[in-house]
Amino acid sequence: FQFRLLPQCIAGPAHWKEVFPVANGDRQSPIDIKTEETKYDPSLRPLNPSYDPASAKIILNNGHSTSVEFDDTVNKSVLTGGPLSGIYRLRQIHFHWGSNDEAGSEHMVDGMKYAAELHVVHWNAEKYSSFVEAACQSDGLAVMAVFLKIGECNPQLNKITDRLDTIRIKGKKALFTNFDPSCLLPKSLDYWTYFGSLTVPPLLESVIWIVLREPISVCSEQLAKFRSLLSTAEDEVACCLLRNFRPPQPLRGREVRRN
Ligand SMILES: COc1ccc(C[C@@]2(O)NC(=S)NC2=O)c(OC)c1
Ligand SMILES: [Zn+2]
Repeated sequence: FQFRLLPQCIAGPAHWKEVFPVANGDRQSPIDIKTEETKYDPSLRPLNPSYDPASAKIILNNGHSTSVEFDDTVNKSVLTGGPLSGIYRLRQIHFHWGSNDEAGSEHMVDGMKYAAELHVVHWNAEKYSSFVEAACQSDGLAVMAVFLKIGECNPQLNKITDRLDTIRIKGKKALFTNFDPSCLLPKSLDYWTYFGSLTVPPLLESVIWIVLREPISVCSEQLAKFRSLLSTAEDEVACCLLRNFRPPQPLRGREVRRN
């Protein structure tokens, strides 16, 4: 079965460069964060997430992940501070996981993978007029990554995992409001930050990554619910979304700073 007949999302990450040359770029994500090589930067400010639960709109299965989409037509839910200059508006959150609890995160820390990873996606609404425009600019997106570590069940995460059975099929969406994603952030907002990219095609190199150093907890039963999502639509042979993380990419001389 010729690769080129397969849409990229089915042909694994190893083939993406054949259709998206930027996959071999010099600011690709994720990366393996070697903590000894990170550099303390006193100019980095505290992160200041400020989210309005009324911004949450829908929960969606797009075939690659499950996401909660927010109303980003006004500055109601924003991220400021940290390495950012200006106001970045919350667009959506989504998750990455693996086929077992031993792997699933996209970023690694000293060669270690967590069970899963949450991405909180924002766009530079001060400089650009839409998410799509911002996604093509080097300072267009700011993504906060939160590691999920196997342990206690996370009651806040149940707000999402309890709804996954209503969006099992690719393309399904459901109303999802009155949700403040701050409930999924750890106590400490200490972070590492570096310049990178989206981790799924088109792999655009437009992301200021902010990786929180403290993980939140998740239990096996909750992760199992993510794996029961389907990457296929109604009229296709059912295929479970067992894993959706991209392996780490070359650092290409980039610096990883910490606050
Ligand atoms: C063009 O707009 C896009 C394209 C892909 C993604 C998904 C992803 O590649 N980006 C991150 S971050 N993780 C991912 O899996 C996206 O996420 C907001 C936005
Ligand atoms: Zn992601």
